[in-house]
Amino acid sequence: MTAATTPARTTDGLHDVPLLDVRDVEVAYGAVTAVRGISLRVRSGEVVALLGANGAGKTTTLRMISGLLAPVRGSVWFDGAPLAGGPNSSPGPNAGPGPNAGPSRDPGRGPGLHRRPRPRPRGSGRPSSAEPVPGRDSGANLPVHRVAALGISHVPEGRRIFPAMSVAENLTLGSFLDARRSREGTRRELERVHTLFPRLAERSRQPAGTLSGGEQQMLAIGRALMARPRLILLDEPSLGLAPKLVATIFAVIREINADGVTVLLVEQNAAAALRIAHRGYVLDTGSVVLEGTAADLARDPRVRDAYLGASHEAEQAVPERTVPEGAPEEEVGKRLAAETGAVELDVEESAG
Ligand SMILES: Nc1ncnc2c1ncn2[C@@H]1O[C@H](COP(=O)(O)OP(=O)(O)OP(=O)(O)O)[C@@H](O)[C@H]1O
Repeated sequence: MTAATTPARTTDGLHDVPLLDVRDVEVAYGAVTAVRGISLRVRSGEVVALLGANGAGKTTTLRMISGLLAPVRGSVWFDGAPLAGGPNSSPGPNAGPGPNAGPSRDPGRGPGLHRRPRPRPRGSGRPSSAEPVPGRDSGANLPVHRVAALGISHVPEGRRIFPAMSVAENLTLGSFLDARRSREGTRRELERVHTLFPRLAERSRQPAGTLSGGEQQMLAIGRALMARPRLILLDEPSLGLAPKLVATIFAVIREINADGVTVLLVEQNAAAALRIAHRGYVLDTGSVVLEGTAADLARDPRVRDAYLGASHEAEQAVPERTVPEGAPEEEVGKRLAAETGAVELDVEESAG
């Protein structure tokens, strides 16, 4: 039947069924609880931004989705199948649609921003047996390679390329998980990555460790794309890059998404992330505190104050124009120099 094979589409053209469904997940490192019962959904075709201050739990969330960490409780579903979930994680009757339920009516919970209530503190009713369990050792937890084989590629913070191997070898490694891939398929994927990142084609034989920071980020993203993922998890792709390169990386993310890859993006650069995202979640000390469309989040004063601070302040710091329209150029220069404290240089004098 067509209804079963063609997922419903929303008015924004995106599929209405979550590709990734994270339900009430808690993750801990030993005694440190890093993620406290978060739920989030990513629909096929979306770019979803995960924002939050340092230590909010963004990286932990990505590591849990890709199979590097096991949740203590809650579950993760990908395209309707379980990826992870502790022994007590099966969704209860009130926990939303099951994995085989029809198209959800409510993946992003409608328009507008939604404030999330704080979760119960640890120990308030949870069984004491749910102690931190690092590693995927319980329930339906799939190991990293099986998660990757299902179509989830993770580009970790810090890139993690193989420095002694060439750029080409690093890229080819990315396609190893796809056992059915033909040589021709790998070649096509490589061409696609080279089109996105011409610099990688130029540096093909160079050891990856000799690439610049920006080029290494391109390589990390390119390697993830070689696996032909359906969902790509990007952790701080703009970290440490010069503004021009940041723009390049974000333009490429947009292009990857336009090519049909769904994106879950962790970013400190909230302004840039919200420009390319459809929706976003804001994490604070391990909990989702705010969610909504990227446009609503970018307008929200709480987001502006906490995460768009620099650009917001910069906007406000721009001095009002005090030089009348049509004033002679030297007048403009003098006024600006006086306002900003800049020293005016006479070009001819200084050159001599
Ligand atoms: N390996 C670890 N062992 C113990 N605690 C950890 C470990 N990794 C992270 N944490 C803690 O878990 C919490 C969440 O960390 P996480 O790296 O997920 O945050 P984040 O939002 O990605 O922050 P950042 O933007 O700084 O990377 C922090 O309090 C951190 O100190």
